[in-house]
Amino acid sequence: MNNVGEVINELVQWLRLKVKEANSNGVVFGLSGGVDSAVVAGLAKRAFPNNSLGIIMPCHSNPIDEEHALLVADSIGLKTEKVDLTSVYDEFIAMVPIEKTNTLAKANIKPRLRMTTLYYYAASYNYLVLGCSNKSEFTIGYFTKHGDSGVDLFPIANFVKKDIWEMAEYLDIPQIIIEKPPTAGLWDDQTDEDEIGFGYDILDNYILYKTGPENIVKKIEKMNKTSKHKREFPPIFISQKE
Ligand SMILES: Nc1ncnc2c1ncn2[C@@H]1O[C@H](COP(=O)(O)OP(=O)(O)OC[C@H]2O[C@@H]([n+]3cccc(C(=O)O)c3)[C@H](O)[C@@H]2O)[C@@H](O)[C@H]1O
Ligand SMILES: Nc1ncnc2c1ncn2[C@@H]1O[C@H](COP(=O)(O)OP(=O)(O)OP(=O)(O)O)[C@@H](O)[C@H]1O
Ligand SMILES: [Mg+2]
Repeated sequence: MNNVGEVINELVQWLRLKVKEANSNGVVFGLSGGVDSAVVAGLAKRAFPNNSLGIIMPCHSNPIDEEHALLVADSIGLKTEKVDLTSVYDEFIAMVPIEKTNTLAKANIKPRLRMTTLYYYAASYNYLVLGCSNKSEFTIGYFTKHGDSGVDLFPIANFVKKDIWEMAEYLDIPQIIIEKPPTAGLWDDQTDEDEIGFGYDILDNYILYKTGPENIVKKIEKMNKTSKHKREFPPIFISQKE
């Protein structure tokens, strides 16, 4: 990316503008210990030094995630709160007696509980909810509808993963966060690249230059098409009879 510093200044100004337009006081977001939310945290803290809040929300999560989230917060002086959603998730599953369910249906409850939590903070403090999705995930629909995508602003959704890593370096995010494999953390040992079936290098190259191995390009284009509904407002029925 050219001029990473200038882009970051532009992003900070944009966040301030959007928050002002909404008559809001600041921003809140999920702090996972991953690089996407670390970059959003760095931007938020620059934009609103006293009104940015990262929420750490374990839900049957690997304890290292929380350690990494706190490492990010300490490195930039970010205020955090911890809301452990594990027991809420367990109770919810116990209360909803669907026998014939599947792993993904259950896993997607986690980002949706996080979304609910973030909106509780947002409404209580008059903050806006920031999303941490990037363009690579967005393009192929690698996010939970109304979960991690259920937000007010998407500051980094027009930047591919490669750009996010570059922004993280510029923002002095701890190296361990930049170097670890991206994961949604929805089940043990999940990694983005294993689940997606190809690497961010290939995905980013396709998005930026429209090139790549033919079979993977086909797969990306199919994923993009079938996830279109996740990037749009739901269709509204309009009667032709009126
Ligand atoms: N054509 C259509 N028009 C309108 N709605 C449509 C639809 N097709 C499905 N749907 C609806 O969409 C639902 C499926 O979408 P969704 O619920 O999102 O579920 P789905 O796309 O199946 O799963 C989410 C994916 O995102 C990944 N993820 C999630 C969260 C965070 C991260 C991360 O990187 O951190 C990654 C996760 O590992 C998984 O691969 C269906 O149950 C249905 O309700
Ligand atoms: N345990 C968690 N606590 C708080 N927020 C979380 C947690 N897990 C996920 N999130 C939120 O969901 C978002 C999507 O997760 P995702 O894994 O795509 O991003 P990341 O963890 O920041 O970076 P990476 O993709 O490199 O792991 C996170 O950026 C964060 O805002
Ligand atoms: Mg992650």
